[in-house]
Amino acid sequence: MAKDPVRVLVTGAAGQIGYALVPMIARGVMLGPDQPVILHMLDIPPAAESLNGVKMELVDAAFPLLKGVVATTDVVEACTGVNIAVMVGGFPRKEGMERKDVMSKNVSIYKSQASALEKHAAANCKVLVVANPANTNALILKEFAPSIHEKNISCLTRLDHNRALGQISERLGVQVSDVKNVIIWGNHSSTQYPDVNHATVATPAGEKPVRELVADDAWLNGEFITTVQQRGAAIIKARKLSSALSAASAACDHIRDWVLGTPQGTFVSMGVYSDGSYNVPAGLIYSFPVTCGNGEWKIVQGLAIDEFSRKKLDATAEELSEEKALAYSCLN
Ligand SMILES: NC(=O)C1=CN([C@@H]2O[C@H](COP(=O)(O)OP(=O)(O)OC[C@H]3O[C@@H](n4cnc5c(N)ncnc54)[C@H](O)[C@@H]3O)[C@@H](O)[C@H]2O)C=CC1
Ligand SMILES: O=C([O-])CC(=O)C(=O)O
Repeated sequence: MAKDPVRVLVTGAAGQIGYALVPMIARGVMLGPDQPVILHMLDIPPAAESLNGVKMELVDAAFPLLKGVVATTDVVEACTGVNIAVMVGGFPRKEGMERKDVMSKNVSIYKSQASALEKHAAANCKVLVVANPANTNALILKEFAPSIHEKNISCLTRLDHNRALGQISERLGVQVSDVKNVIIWGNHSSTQYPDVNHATVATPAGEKPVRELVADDAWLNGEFITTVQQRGAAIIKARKLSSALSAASAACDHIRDWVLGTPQGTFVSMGVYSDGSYNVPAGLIYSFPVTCGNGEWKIVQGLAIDEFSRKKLDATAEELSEEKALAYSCLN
């Protein structure tokens, strides 16, 4: 029997990530090739005409899985009945700006959209915040939507995770699909800590640690980390626009693994509400290694953290605490 359609909200759908993301969702990349979807697309009035153009293209693409499209500038209409909310709408970083610069523009958006989701989304709606500052926007959304369970609010660090996999695969000349279990700890910002200490590569001789195969700790503890941390800025420099197709693809990976589960023995990175695991302060949205099953994520426990890593976990937590304080000061 055909499955009932799932309603997926994309905010900022007329923007560049939105334009890359909605066809992926309509093709089944996010929820699977047998899962019909109804797309809810929200943008602001100045983008209404462009949003309508995206809707026209979705009709023209004749996607078999796409059972309906709601394109609106009304946040209540957009949020009504949605099962999944991908929050891309916001003010993006421009060349030369730090993510902090875009904070005040975005926290007020996330405060008001939190209330709309809380009142109108389907029960158990899963929320993914993509818009920067992603962790702190997600935290604001959580604080102003107290009836949405904290387990259902997350932010995107899967792009950073995928970037780390990509760097390792390029360096070793192996397929990216053979590399797994990198970790992004902390903030989706330049303080994030891309950690390869638990990462492995599938080789004909079995799984081998990335550190052993790379055999260059100076690179792994130096250039590799800064390349992943700075990749967003490098893309902005090259394209004069921030990452879009890779961000859209990562958003699909994030939701797909959350809903359908991670493969046995594989973990991924998600920005989630800290419960104090790994001595990360509770009450921050922080990127952790997680496994997913039955529609729920779980932080991977018991990984050894060496002294080098500890400092990096703490530094990015510190930045998130500062961002949290700054966000609250913007709300006043
Ligand atoms: N977490 C991550 O890995 C990544 C996050 N980003 C962030 O994603 C966000 C979107 O990036 P782009 O699509 O490139 O930006 P964009 O500027 O092309 O699109 C943003 C869209 O949001 C809309 N918008 C603005 N305020 C809104 C509101 N209150 N409600 C609904 N829609 C609203 C705009 O009209 C625009 O159409 C930015 O904040 C960017 O920094 C970008 C790449 C990766
Ligand atoms: O760097 C930015 O502002 C866009 C972004 O989040 C990324 O590409 O990781």
